[in-house]
Parts: sequence; structure tokens; C-alpha cells
Amino acid sequence: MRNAHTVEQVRAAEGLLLDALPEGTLMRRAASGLAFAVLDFLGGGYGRRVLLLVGSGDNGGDALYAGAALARRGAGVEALLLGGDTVHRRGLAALLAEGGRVVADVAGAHLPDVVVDGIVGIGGQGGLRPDAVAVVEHLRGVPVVAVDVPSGVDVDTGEVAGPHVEAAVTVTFGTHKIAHLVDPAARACGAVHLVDIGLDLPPAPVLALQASDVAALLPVPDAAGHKYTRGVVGVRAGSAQYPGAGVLCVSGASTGLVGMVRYDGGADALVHACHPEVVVGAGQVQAWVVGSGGGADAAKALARSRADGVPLVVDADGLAAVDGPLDVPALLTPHAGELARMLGVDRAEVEAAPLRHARAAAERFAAVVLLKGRHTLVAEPGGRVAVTTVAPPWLATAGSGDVLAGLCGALLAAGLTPFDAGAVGSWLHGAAAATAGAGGPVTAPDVAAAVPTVCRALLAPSHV
Ligand SMILES: NC(=O)C1=CN([C@@H]2O[C@H](COP(=O)(O)OP(=O)(O)OC[C@H]3O[C@@H](n4cnc5c(N)ncnc54)[C@H](OP(=O)(O)O)[C@@H]3O)[C@@H](O)[C@H]2O)[C@@H](O)CC1
Ligand SMILES: [K+]
Repeated sequence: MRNAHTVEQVRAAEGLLLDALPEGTLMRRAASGLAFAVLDFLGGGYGRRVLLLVGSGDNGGDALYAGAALARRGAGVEALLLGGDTVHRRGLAALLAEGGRVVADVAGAHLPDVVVDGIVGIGGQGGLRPDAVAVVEHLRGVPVVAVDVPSGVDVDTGEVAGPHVEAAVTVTFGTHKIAHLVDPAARACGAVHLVDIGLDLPPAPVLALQASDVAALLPVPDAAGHKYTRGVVGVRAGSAQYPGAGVLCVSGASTGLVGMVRYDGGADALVHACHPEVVVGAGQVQAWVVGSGGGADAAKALARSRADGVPLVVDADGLAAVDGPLDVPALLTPHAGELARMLGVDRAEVEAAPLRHARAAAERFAAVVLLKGRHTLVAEPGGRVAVTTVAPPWLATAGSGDVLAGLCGALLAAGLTPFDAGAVGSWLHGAAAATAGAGGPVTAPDVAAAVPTVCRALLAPSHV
């Protein structure tokens, strides 16, 4: 599991350790991990030119101590102090003692090999300040290693108010922060490298499942079970107008993770032709998937499915009929445009603050909300969020959402909670796209077809 904690949680954990350890220990741990990451990025220290951007707080202190370590390894290290007269004094002394130097500005200077962004970390408020904006703009094109977070992003929300640092690598300490997982800030982090500094942390409000977590949650058949004990998922998706959505939704449901798939939508002839294993017609199920390509019938399909009292996945056209709290366990699977319509806001607002809007929708509809995107968010009422980061950009392709809805429905029918079904379903979906595409394009049927391969790899002994 990758856990992302809030600034408040990090500060509380840091406070406990600060009391227990000799002064400066945590910062030395952080700075030494940072220095190793910079050396690794540069492929060595000797002869490399490093520019530190140093703000007024401990984030700047980390940069200065790491700069001292890099200077000791033969790098030419310069520091630009952006915090006015306020700077981490001991860090600066350490840098100067190792032969580093302070520069007054960067205009006209040779561009460095790497910039270390120590402008601001978890103590940052608002975006970058104008002096920092000018410097960052001047250095555009030089790779940046960000200290803790790229300066200018909002650490606890993943929102980005204005100009900010775009890092190639972000070196963070103790735990991930929410900005490392949640877009748009996560896009500015580059590769995130976590340095353990020994913090003892409470459960994380935001997390990202890793392969071993998904493997542990996969529904595996009981040796004494049969198809009904494994669960039956029903699909009410597709219509005369959009028959393909019904087929793709069934493809996602019919990857073998559940004992049986039942289809009760408006594209039964095509579904039956493509999926002879599917039982056509209404009947008992453990979960319904409603709405993908459902057209005008989606509202009726939703009402019928709610009346069955079983857990639901509500997708696409079905979402338009969700107007208040749902009375059954449910997983809603909107993209940003659909979520914007459900909340009565602009799509751009959702894209700028996906975490805030996914959480708001989870509260408003008393359901788990899976907001599709580069980093898909699965938010449950109460605020816990799983982020899926494994999908390649190729997955943004027509019909892939229908496959996802069916896949999540199968997991629900197999007994997973809506939160786990969304987190595991979106992970399998992303991993299947990566597997099927192998670095290249995929289509929605390829994604569904690759799910069993992904599950097989997860269940192989090395993963369990
Ligand atoms: N916690 C831990 O476990 C560990 C933490 N460690 C490190 O400490 C960092 C946190 O340090 P911190 O608390 O000193 O805050 P930090 O981010 O340096 O900034 C605060 C200063 O910046 C200023 N400022 C505010 N907004 C600004 C802006 N937009 N643009 C520019 N300046 C702005 C504000 O001053 P102001 O100018 O507002 O008076 C304030 O003085 C953390 O990220 C990690 O790197 C590790 O060493 C060890 C383990
Ligand atoms: K920073």
C-alpha cells in the first residue's frame, strides 16, 4: 500500500519523534536521502553543477544540507536564497563549509545540471510567490528534483492555484503526501521517491493499492464452492441505440471473477452472440451494473435494480437518474463531465479539484464515487480515498468505461465492498490496459480480455 497522509498527521508524527531524538536527526535523515536521490539522478557528483532554490523554512534546510553532501562528493553547488533574510542558518553554514556558495541571482549564469527545489514544503501557503515564479520560469528546461513536494502545489488537496514547480523527481520524507497521488499536483511530481525517516503514522486518508494489496483482495473461488456461491452479476446496460456498450459492459463483467453473468438490457441479441456464456433475462443477482449505454431506459433500469436491494454499479446514463442518497450500497463511476453535471458545477472545476468533488459527491449521494481520470479516485463517504495510478494514457479510449463498470460489478457480486470493488476494479482495469497495450495502444475489448492474465500474475506465488 502506498499511504498518503495530511500535513497535520505528518506534523504530529514528527513532533513525537523530535522529542525522542537528538536535535537535527530528522533533517539529517531527510537530507541524506535527498542527496542520494540527486546523485542517483545525476549519475554521480563530481563535476556536476547543482543549483539549490532555498526558501525560508526547513524545506530550504533540507536542500542546504543535501547541497553540503553533494559538494562533499565533488559537485559545484550554488544556493539562491529566496526567503529574504530568513534561512536555515545551520544548513547554510554546512553548505558553505563544504565549499558551496550563495548566488544573488540566476540571470546570466550558466544553467546547472539540476535544480533542487527547496523553496517550500509542507509549510507552504498559496502558490509560488512572484520572485520564485521569475526564477522557476528562467530555469525552465533544467530538470528539477523537488524537496518533499514541488513548490506551489497544495499539499493536502492536490490542487494547483497557479505557477508551480514541475519536477522530474520528488523526494519525500516519512510518508507520501496527498499531492503525490492526486492530480493535478501529482502530475507535477514526476517520479516520487520516499525516504524513510522513522515516522509512526496513523491510518492514511488517501492510499494507492499496490499489486500485493490487489492480490489479497481478489475473490478466489472456494474449493467447495459452485457458480452461485461465487456470485452472480447482472448487467442492465446497452440499448438499441448503443448495443456495443452492453457488449463491452458484459465483457468487463465476464472475465471469470464471478460465477455467472446475467444480462437484462436492450441489446440481448448482440450480447448473446458475443457472449454465449451469459444468461439472458431478469433473475436473482448479487449486484447490478446499470447505465452504460443505457440511453433513455437507464432511469427505469436504475429504479428496477434499486428495488432489488442488492449493491449497484451506476455508470454513464444511469448517473443522470441519481438525484440523492442511494438506499443500497453503490459505486458510482462518473468521468469528470458526468460528475460535474451531478453536482451542478463546470467540468473545469472538477478537473481542477477532483479530490474535493469526488468526496463531496460521495457524501451527497451516500455512495462510493469512482471518478475516472489519469489517476482515478475512489472516494467513500467519510473521506477515505483510493487512488489508482497504474493506467497508461492509452486507456482513454471509447468503451473502456463500460468495461470498467462491468468489472467492478463482478467484484461487487463476488462480495467486495463498493470501495474495494472500485479500488481493485480500477487497478485491474489499468493493469490490463498496460498488459494488453505493452506500451502501445489498446481498445476496450483488449482491456477486458487481458484481465485474466493480470489476475494470473497477481496470484502467482511471488505475489502472494
Ligand atoms: N515534518 C517532517 O516530518 C519533516 C520535515 N522536513 C522538512 O521540513 C519541511 C517543512 O518545513 P517548515 O515547517 O519549516 O515549512 P516549509 O515548507 O519549509 O515552509 C514554511 C516557510 O515558507 C514560507 N512560505 C509559506 N508559503 C510560501 C510560499 N507559497 N512561497 C514561499 N514561501 C512560503 C513561510 O514563511 P513566510 O514567508 O510566510 O513568513 C514559512 O517560514 C518539509 O516539507 C520537509 O522538507 C524534514 O526536514 C524532516 C522531516
Ligand atoms: K519543495
